[in-house]
Amino acid sequence: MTRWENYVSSAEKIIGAYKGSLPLHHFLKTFFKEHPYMGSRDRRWISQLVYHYYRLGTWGKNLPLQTRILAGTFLCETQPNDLLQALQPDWNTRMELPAAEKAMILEQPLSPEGIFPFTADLSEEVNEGAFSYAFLRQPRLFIRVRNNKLDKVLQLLQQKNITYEVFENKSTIALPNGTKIEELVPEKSWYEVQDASSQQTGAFFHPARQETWWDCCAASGGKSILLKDQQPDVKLLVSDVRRSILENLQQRFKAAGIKNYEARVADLTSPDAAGTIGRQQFDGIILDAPCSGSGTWGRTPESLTFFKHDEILKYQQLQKRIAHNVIPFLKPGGSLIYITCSVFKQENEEVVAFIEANSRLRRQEGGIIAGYDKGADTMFAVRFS
Ligand SMILES: C[S@@+](CC[C@H](N)C(=O)[O-])C[C@H]1O[C@@H](n2cnc3c(N)ncnc32)[C@H](O)[C@@H]1O
Repeated sequence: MTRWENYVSSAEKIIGAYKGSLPLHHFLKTFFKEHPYMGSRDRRWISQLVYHYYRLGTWGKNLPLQTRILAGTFLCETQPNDLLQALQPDWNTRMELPAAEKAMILEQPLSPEGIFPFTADLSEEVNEGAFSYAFLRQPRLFIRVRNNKLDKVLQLLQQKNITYEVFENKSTIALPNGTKIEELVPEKSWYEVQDASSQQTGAFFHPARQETWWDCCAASGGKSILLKDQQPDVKLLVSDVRRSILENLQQRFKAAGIKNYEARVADLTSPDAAGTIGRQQFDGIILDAPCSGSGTWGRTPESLTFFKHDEILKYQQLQKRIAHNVIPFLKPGGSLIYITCSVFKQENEEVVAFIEANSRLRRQEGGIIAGYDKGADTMFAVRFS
């Protein structure tokens, strides 16, 4: 067997064994640990073959596995490469064709629902074609520059010849995926790794000085740091159901130089939430809800194959319960920012309708934050008051 045939055979083995119960990158890590004779170049090729295969979603389901693996590379790459040159040289001369034309060479027309099997569930504002076809490209890495360090960060990137794009806001920088930013910019307080769409949710916060805010599903604090950067003297409470993630938050806040905040472990589905949070009321509540994450699946394309449709409803029920339990903590006239990284209307518009039907809150601004046009995640953020 040639080296290239070996790569495809390893990819076949992995795809045959992988059942989606843990993230693909963990599965690959374990696989390579068990096959220590594979060098870093082998690992890179094999991982890429597997990822490209999952990027196709349900497209070409009836093709033989080997053909589909090669088709993944054919459709997802735009430049000729040595593997296709060895195994499918006729395709390799046509790498620059649009994906839809490449798909026709295989007699398998490309369609949004072929790649993303849940197009019927998409939020209205999502462009189903642009969103689905974006799965064929690996998303980019984004950082948010802090503390006026744009020039310093750019200087370090230029020194290492890293290609980058600075967005109009002068704080979002797009980088090639896999950039080792922590090695390039050792000063952690100069930037946060945060997806471009996640950064954009901050446009709906509008915090004023001395206000009291609660980031009620804070995880490791991405939105809280965004809030504190906008208004450092906001009084902040962070909570999450997971103690371990709040420990990560504490470390991240320390690195970011954020000191004044309170942290609590709280399960917000429990009627007891008030017992943990107390009687206080907030000017602003950020509810960055647990969700399907479907707006981020470009980074975990295996979800296109393994996500179960009935999970959407489970997330919606969880989101409604949490929203119902946190709304009483909002001061009259205060702002609730409801956020998901989902593209499903059940988790977005339907939860907005639920909040409006069950409280005095009314949607003020926001909606889908599309990421598919810039190699970013797609999110949903709405401010109620
Ligand atoms: C989308 S993540 C939040 C991301 C975070 N805001 C950020 O920007 O990094 C949702 C969080 O909700 C938390 N969560 C899930 N169920 C919860 C519950 N019942 N009560 C409180 N938090 C919950 C999860 O542990 C998870 O960390």
